[in-house]
Amino acid sequence: MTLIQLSTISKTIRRQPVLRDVSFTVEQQTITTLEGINGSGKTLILKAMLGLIKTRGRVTVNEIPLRIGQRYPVQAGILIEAPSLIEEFSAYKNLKLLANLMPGVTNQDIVQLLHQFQLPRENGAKVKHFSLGMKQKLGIAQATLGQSELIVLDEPTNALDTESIAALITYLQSLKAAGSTLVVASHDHEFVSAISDKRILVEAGTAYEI
Ligand SMILES: Nc1ncnc2c1ncn2[C@@H]1O[C@H](COP(=O)(O)OP(=O)(O)OP(=O)(O)O)[C@@H](O)[C@H]1O
Repeated sequence: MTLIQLSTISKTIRRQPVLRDVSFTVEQQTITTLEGINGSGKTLILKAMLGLIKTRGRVTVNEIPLRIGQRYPVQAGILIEAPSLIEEFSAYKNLKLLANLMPGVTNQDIVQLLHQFQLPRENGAKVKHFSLGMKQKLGIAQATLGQSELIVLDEPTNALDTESIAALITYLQSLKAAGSTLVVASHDHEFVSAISDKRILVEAGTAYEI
């Protein structure tokens, strides 16, 4: 079953075409990847898919046409660009803040996520003392907290070491097995090969399935 359909999505910024007739579908309970070099248009496609930017063309989610400013049709966990973290809080407190907005997410869920990403436990260090990789892991943890129906990750392997990338691959596959649909943008070819059910190559604003 199709969760998201993009049909002929185009966008021009300052007279430069940045997206050109992008069309593809995201099927439920699969991992779709967007692969491409810096500046190819991956992030803009993710934003278009989430109704965060205005484009020409049409996006539907569960067959509902997306309109900017309206409630997104499904619950989505998102990491796009830098994670939004409160530097003065611990990893636990950052996740707790988000959990307070999500019905059904327990303290145990937070503790499990901290364990999954090998982040400091409840009374651990403040985020301002974290390494870049630790901040990235906390950003991914925020996006996967509550195992949303849709999980969108932009360059999740940024700043992660090889071991952490291997753990992330297993974790993303377990989220899919538990029912989530994932869309992941990355320029990391090996990572993309390991997780993809559907691969979309993004080149200068165009997208091809490979
Ligand atoms: N607000 C903006 N103003 C001007 N140009 C923009 C803006 N946002 C994106 N672009 C341009 O659109 C193109 C695609 O950008 P996008 O961020 O989608 O690339 P990307 O594939 O995600 O790159 P990266 O791997 O570096 O994150 C780039 O050429 C970028 O310069």
